[in-house]
Amino acid sequence: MAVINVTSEINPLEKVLIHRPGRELLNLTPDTLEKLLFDDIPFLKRAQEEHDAFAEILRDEGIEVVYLEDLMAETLTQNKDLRETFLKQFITEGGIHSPRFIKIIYEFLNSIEDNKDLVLKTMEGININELQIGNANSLVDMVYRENSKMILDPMPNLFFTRDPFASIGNGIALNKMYSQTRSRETIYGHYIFKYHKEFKNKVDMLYARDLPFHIEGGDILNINESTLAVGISQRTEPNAIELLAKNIFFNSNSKIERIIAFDIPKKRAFMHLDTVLTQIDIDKFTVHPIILENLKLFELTKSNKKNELKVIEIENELENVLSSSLEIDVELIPCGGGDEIVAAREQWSDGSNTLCIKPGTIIVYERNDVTNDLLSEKGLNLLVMPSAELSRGRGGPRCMSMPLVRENNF
Ligand SMILES: NC(=[NH2+])NCCC[C@H](N)C(=O)O
Repeated sequence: MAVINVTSEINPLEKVLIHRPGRELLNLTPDTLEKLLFDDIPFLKRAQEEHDAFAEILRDEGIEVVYLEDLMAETLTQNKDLRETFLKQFITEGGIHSPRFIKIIYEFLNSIEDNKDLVLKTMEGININELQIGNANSLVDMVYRENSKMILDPMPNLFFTRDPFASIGNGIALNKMYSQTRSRETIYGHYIFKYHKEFKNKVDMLYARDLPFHIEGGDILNINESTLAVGISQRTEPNAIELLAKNIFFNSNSKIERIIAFDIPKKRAFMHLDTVLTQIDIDKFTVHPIILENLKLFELTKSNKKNELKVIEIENELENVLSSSLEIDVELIPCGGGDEIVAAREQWSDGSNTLCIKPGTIIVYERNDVTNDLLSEKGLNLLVMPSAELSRGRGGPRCMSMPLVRENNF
């Protein structure tokens, strides 16, 4: 089987990419929460325990779990010459432009011998007080001296591995992120998919991190071999969907023939399509009822003209569109059972962001008990994980996982 193989949201999951939240969470402060896209500071020890419980559930189901930090460390070990390029790219993209500081930070990071420790340190961020900046008489030195300040920001959103890259069929979209604060996350994907022995020359790259328009993996849902759904959201621009469509249709071996674009409200609570809609069984989806009110759907296919797209607005209800794509009568199960307050509360903590690991079996956050009871009543098999701390980052089990391989036939 291909190294990347994901043609649905529900086929049995075989291999998944995750990241264990690390010391990057310790560098969140009240003043930086908004910029770093968090709503509170999680208690790291508990967040790690919760995340370990998540990984355990996956392993108990026979799924191979790989960690972003391990893949990146292996990439550096396999390709010794990449260390310098990676570090320099990482430092300059982190906003450091003074040659003296580039050198100081480069030497600081490069002195970390073990590749995994090095990768974890890049994720954690660097406080100015960890560096030996000497006594040079420059303004920068005088201002920075003795202060505690992050000279390279942490990347606390890395445990949402769904967003920086997305599997589509046998390919990967390496995304251009919406926010500056998440843009360096895709550097790891660039090196892993290009240079790691397991992936090198084996993956169709369907989007690139240096394209001008932003798109994130939380908006990308594989409906089946031939249909892809993509959200137009706070995080994903229509221009990016057109570029992705052109790459898929005209520059790749992808079997996707049709992309359905979902125009959802542009706000933080619904930042990605997967915060309001996820497939959980061959004929069932969870949905946040509020999006059904003004949802606009568009279809992108190849036009008759060479290298051009045909775009039309779909004049039909979501339920019918999904039913005809999947060739089965689809049921939409409302988050919170339809009560407005419960729906808003449980959606905020990712009640509709479940990870389906085989048809009808889903991983859910424990705290969303109204939605969970409803899903159980509907016959779903729930694997429940603790969620007090992880949910403070506004992502659920789907956001915390990037499937690499799902079975084709089962
Ligand atoms: N696929 C998702 N829904 N991811 C959620 C990401 C949450 C993260 N704090 C952000 O704002 O970017």
